[in-house]
Order: sequence, then structure tokens, then C-alpha cells
Amino acid sequence: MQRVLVVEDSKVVQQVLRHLTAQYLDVAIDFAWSLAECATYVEKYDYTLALVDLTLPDAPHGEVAKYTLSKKIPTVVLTSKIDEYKRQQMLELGVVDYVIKDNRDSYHYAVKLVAQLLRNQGCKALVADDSLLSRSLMKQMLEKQLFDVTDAHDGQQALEILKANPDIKLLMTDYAMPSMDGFELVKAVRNFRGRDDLAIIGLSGAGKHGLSARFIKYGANDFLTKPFMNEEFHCRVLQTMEQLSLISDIKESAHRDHLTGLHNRRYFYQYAEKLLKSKNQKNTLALLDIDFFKNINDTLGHEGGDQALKQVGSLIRTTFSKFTVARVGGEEFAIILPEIELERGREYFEAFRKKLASYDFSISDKSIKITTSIGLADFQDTSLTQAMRVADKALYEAKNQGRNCVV
Ligand SMILES: Nc1nc2c(ncn2[C@@H]2O[C@H](COP(=O)(O)OP(=O)(O)OP(=O)(O)O)[C@@H](O)[C@H]2O)c(=O)[nH]1
Repeated sequence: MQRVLVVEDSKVVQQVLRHLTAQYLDVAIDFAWSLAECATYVEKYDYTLALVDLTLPDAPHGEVAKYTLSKKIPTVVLTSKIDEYKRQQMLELGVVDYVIKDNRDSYHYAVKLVAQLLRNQGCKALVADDSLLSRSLMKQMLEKQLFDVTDAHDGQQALEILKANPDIKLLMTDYAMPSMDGFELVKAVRNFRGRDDLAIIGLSGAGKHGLSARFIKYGANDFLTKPFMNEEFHCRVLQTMEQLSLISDIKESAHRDHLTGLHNRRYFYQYAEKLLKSKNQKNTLALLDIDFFKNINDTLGHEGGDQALKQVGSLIRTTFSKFTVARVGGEEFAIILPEIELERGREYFEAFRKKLASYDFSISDKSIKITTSIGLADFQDTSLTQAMRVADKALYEAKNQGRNCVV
């Protein structure tokens, strides 16, 4: 579980930070007013990250950052002013980044920076550069941003690593490398990894006109010109990763049903079509429909009906946690059991039907019973549409047979 420590002595600023962290961070957060209180928290918990004010009543010269860094906690610093001396001092200390508190948006930036750093944790990055010095420097900088970093000494090696590790999310590549240069690498990578799946930042030396634009044309998301400033590197990487995260959030929400959090019909169809293409196997498809759902709406109101859908959805999700479950209609759910033949599939759903029927649902402080009718179909060589038709017919039959049964 990730945990963040915020150390800030101003009441107003702490209030703003409390508000923003509640909005953007979905992790445990502790707030301390001083270095002393910060130390008490650090003794008690393990922190993924700290956001600390550089000037505190009991630590006026940035001692708090020295302290959190000495405890190996990646630290982002809040400071009211910065000069070159202070900037150097902080970078030498090893802080991840600093944010100047000169307007309300600074706090917004700081919290969004923390949110992105938390998302980076455990995220894989690859650095491709033939210079050992440059490679190690970038590796170090990315590790500060919590990435899990691998490196490659030329384009060919980078390509092999990327093919073997589809979970790498960021590639930083130099232009001039032996065996395969940065452009060739980007072109080759884009054949199997899209812009919204793998972020690529190209690097080129100063004075090499046009290289940066060509990087983008070949498929890089952004570029950096060497030598770059520490802050420029961090901003570019963070911004690029933030865009990737936003795209992934949008994709995820396009695949989800808002009420139950389950997958939606569209995703379900995409998933099933892929499954049918990828494997030659017997699968079971189930359609579950809540019985007399209209009565629930009529007696407990639409709100109550929504609660019932959420609770049934959650029971289906926990029972079939290894499988893809979707809400495909108002009170209708679909599940595919891959590589499970119809007879075994029937056992799964018969057990679930009984479990659901005996469950006490609590809706608007009332305990109610809910039952479902379930239609099954096996599918292997048929299309999903055809299998859905068969399952739907079976479901209709289950309703005809008196409901609360599997056909
Ligand atoms: N609360 C709520 N109700 C919904 C939602 N989607 C569909 N419904 C309602 O679900 C009800 C479905 O009713 P029917 O199709 O008659 O089915 P039923 O009452 O479950 O009867 P059987 O399926 O024949 O057992 C309708 O009243 C819809 O308005 C939803 O998202 N929320």
C-alpha cells in the first residue's frame, strides 16, 4: 500500500493540500506540522513519497528534506523562493523535484506531480544510449522518479529488450548509437507498440538541427536536447507519462459500466472476439438476468434498484474474479468461462445461482432476497453473436420454467 507524508507548517497551505490530495490521490496520507512530528510518523510508517516544506519552525534550513532523504524516502520539496545556490543545494541533496509556492496553481502542480510519481512506482522504463555515463545519469534520474529502469547500450539491444518486455512503459533513446540508431529503433518499435501504450522520448545533441522533429515524425512522443537541465528532464518525463496515464484512464472508463464498475457490453464483445481468434478451445458463455427486477424498482425506488444492481454486480465479480464479467443490459450480466466446457460451466453457475438466492441483500435498510435466471451456451467455432443468441434463448427458457434456474 502506498503512503504519502506531507509536512507543512502553514495552516492555509495545509488546508489547500488536504483538499487537493483528497481530490487527486487515492492513497493513505499523513500530515505533519513540523520536523518533530514528521519524525514520529516516519518511525511509525513506511512512506512511498514525502512532500515537504523547506522552511519549518523547528527546521528553518531544509533539515526536513535531509531527514526524509536520509530515511530513503523520495522527496518533493515545497519552497517559497529559489536562487541558484539553493537550487544546487537541493539537487545535490537528491530531491526528486522542487515546487515554488508562489501561486495557488503551484499546489495543484505539486499534488499532480506526487500523483504521477505514485503511478510511476513499479512502472518499467528503458534507457538506450551508447555512452555509459549518459546512460547511468538517466537511469539515476528515472529511478528518482520511482521507475524500475533497465538500460541498453545500442538500438538493437533495446529492441530485443522491448520485444521481451511488453510491460515497459517508457523508452528514452539517444540518436547516435552503433548497430541501430535512435530513429531506426523508434520506427521498429512503433510496429508493435503504439504511442498511447509506450511513451518514447528521443535525445539528441545540441546543434543537430531537425533531429528532434524527425524523432517525433518517426513516432516519439517528445524529445530532449543534450545537455539538458535536471528540471527539464523531470518535467518532460512527467508530462509524457501523465498523457499516457490520461489516455489509459479514458480507455479504461470507455470499457466500464459506471454503475457497477464491471466491464460494459462494448468491451465484452471486443474481449470475446479476441478470445475466439486466439484460442481453439471450448468456452462457456452465460447470460444472467435478475428476476422480477421491476418489482425492486417499484418497491424500493430507482435508487434501490441501482443499489441492487451494484450489490449483485459485486457478488458476481467476487465469485468470478478470474473471469471477464460485464453488465450487458439493464439487469443483465454476461460472463465467459474460457476453456471450460458446458457441463462444468453449468456446475459453476448452478452453485452461483444457489449462493445468490440464499444471500441477504441489504437495500435502503431493508433485507431482501434476489434470484436470477441463467442461460448458458458453449462456443468454440461459432461467432459471439451466435453464442449470445443461444444463451439468450436458454435464458428465455429459464424465465419460462419459473425463473431462479439455469438452462
Ligand atoms: N434502477 C434501475 N433500473 C433499471 C436499470 N436498467 C433497467 N432498469 C429497469 O429494469 C426493469 C426490467 O424489467 P423487466 O424487463 O420487465 O424484467 P423483470 O422485472 O426483471 O422481469 P423478468 O426479467 O421477466 O424476471 C425495468 O423496469 C427497467 O426500467 C438501471 O440501470 N437502474
